[in-house]
Amino acid sequence: MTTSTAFPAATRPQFPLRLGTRRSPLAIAQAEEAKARLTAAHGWDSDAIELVPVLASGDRIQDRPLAEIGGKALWTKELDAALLDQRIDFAVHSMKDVETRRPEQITIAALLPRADVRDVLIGAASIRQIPVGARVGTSAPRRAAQMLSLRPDLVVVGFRGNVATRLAKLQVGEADVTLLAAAGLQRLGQTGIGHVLDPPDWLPAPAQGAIGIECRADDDRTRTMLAAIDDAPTRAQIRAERALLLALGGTCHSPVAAWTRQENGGLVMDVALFSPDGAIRRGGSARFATHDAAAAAELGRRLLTEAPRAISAFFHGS
Ligand SMILES: NCc1[nH]cc(CCC(=O)O)c1CC(=O)O
Repeated sequence: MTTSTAFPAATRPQFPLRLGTRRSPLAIAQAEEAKARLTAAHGWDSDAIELVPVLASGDRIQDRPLAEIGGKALWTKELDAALLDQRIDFAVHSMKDVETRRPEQITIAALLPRADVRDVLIGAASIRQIPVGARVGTSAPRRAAQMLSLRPDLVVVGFRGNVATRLAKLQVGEADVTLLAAAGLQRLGQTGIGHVLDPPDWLPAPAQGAIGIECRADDDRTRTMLAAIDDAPTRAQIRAERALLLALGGTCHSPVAAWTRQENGGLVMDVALFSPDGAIRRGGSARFATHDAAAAAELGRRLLTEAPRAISAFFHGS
């Protein structure tokens, strides 16, 4: 049986705690990582936390580009409802897929230590070595625009589905190359494939590689339990990157890239905004104190103010 001495009896959690997750293999791997960190931090047995798979609309609708489905919260809506209905106690998310504006009743209570933030190129050894005119399979506006900004000769083809589906599509020749997050591949144990693309030449998505755990804002017991595994450096980076996105009015469907790292006791952030066809790129960089997320927002607003219409039309700013 699971016992806990970390909480006074009155606030001791009710076991098993219900951890909500999407159903994709990557989501399940991330949920297992969150569960392992929580049970280790609190000295619990593995039966203290039960995974509760929830079907997200983004997973259900596979045949159309996400931007076209248009609805926001494609990855979070159903897990939010499960949280608010108390069917689960907390939910695990890829922070890259979590909208910048969240319901007031929900809080990001823990961020796991950030994994590799980089993208991986599959199908060619480097961007330069992709054959002229080749097809790039991606449905991410940031990846499409960034690739076209470097290689305007390439052709982007839509490429949705989970990691395994995309690799299978590449295998059968639906595209010549594709791009995936190194973090996702690592979590799925697929480490041997592709070539990592290093920043600043190729920039990742805001919040890429970060796993967040959310709970109800008024659930103090769960918040305390989750706070025990919160990673401060990751929180500082994600706070800055989400402040940037919020200032841009950007979403995970916007052609924006950001790379943040700790340097000399502060944060350094590189940002690039693209026109969707990649023809125009505006980059900028800022150095600021670790907790100064407002400086990241300021960088975003400055880039947007200076950007031509081909870029600014795709952001609405704040
Ligand atoms: N949009 C899907 C998605 N959301 C998070 C990841 C990877 C894991 C991460 O970035 O934390 C992926 C797959 C991918 O982009 O290759």
